[in-house]
Amino acid sequence: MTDVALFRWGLVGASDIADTRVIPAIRALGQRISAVSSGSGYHADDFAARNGIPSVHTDLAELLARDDIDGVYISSVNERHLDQAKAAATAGKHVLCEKPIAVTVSDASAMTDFCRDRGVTLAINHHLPAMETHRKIRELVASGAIGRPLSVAIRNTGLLPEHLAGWRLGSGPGAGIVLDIATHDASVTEHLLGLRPVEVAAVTVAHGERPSESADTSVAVVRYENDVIASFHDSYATPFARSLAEVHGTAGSIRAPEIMTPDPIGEVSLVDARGERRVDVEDRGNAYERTIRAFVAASGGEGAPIVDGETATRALSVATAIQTSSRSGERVRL
Ligand SMILES: NC(=O)C1=CN([C@@H]2O[C@H](COP(=O)(O)OP(=O)(O)OC[C@H]3O[C@@H](n4cnc5c(N)ncnc54)[C@H](OP(=O)(O)O)[C@@H]3O)[C@@H](O)[C@H]2O)C=CC1
Ligand SMILES: O=C1CO[C@H](CO)[C@@H](O)[C@@H]1O
Repeated sequence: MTDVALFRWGLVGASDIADTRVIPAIRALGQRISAVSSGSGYHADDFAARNGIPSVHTDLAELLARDDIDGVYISSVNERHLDQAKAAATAGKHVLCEKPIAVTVSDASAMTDFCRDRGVTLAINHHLPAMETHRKIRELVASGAIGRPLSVAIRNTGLLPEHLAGWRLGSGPGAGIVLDIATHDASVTEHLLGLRPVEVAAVTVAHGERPSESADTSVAVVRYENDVIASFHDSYATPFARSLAEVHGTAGSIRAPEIMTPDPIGEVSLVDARGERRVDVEDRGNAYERTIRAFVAASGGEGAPIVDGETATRALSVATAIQTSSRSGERVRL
């Protein structure tokens, strides 16, 4: 049995998500953070002091050469994920990488293959499938509670907080709502249905109050195996549009407001011939802790990551197909 608490981390990237979600989750599991590496020394010193991290490196190679690190958590901007993951795997460190896994499908496959060939565990921090609300819906669907699944509707909308706007609204290869949010929708839908995506048609726009060089809103239709149709409506620009996930089948529907969030909130209801009733969600837990626990156990040879490289690559392939479809006006086969 792996002792999860003995795992020692190196953080790659002094990011907001590390600060707000992942460091607290690592600490809640009793694990040690040995060092952080960042391109910006001043920012990283401040980040390390705030988070009680003993060492700072501005050279990733120095962090990876340390022998008090078992694995890295990569939370840099999206276009750096591939090179940093390859460097970590070359140094024999297990890799928990932020979503999207990479910015192109070929990069994502390259990362997955590279980590496998080097014998290190790769997990991607698509945290939503680790939520108890999502596990409960998957269980309902698999048990036949809604009959044959026919459609999914995801609304992953709200207002992008000002402090996160930076690179997301820029024109870089990792910018825009589609890589940022539609990848979550795809990771969720594959998990809920246990089916793979087949085809995509989409329209994306930048129409919010804040100037954006890349799309801030996207509406996509994704056909899954068995002709299950999903709609993904994502927006950074709608302050009062709360998130929602629905799964509709021949014998019932599941409705789950506000479950597309970092916090373990939201409700799950089942509607069928007997009427509508709330589904109990007992042990809500923390999705980041669950993701980390499964990753660390997998790196010790027990079980598997909740979202592995292959699954995250399929989620990215949906997102890049959304971009292609919106540009071309054509449906895109996966
Ligand atoms: N799974 C989830 O729930 C979420 C995942 N994410 C993902 O995590 C990754 C990081 O996102 P996010 O935390 O918003 O990114 P941030 O913008 O906070 O950080 C990204 C990088 O920007 C640099 N940076 C940030 N702040 C400063 C500063 N004040 N001065 C200088 N450099 C700075 C750092 O570079 P350096 O690498 O050099 O330190 C950092 O790694 C992305 O891949 C994103 O998609 C984000 C939010 C939620
Ligand atoms: O993954 C994510 C979850 O939510 C954020 C918005 O609040 C995103 O922008 C982020 O990258």
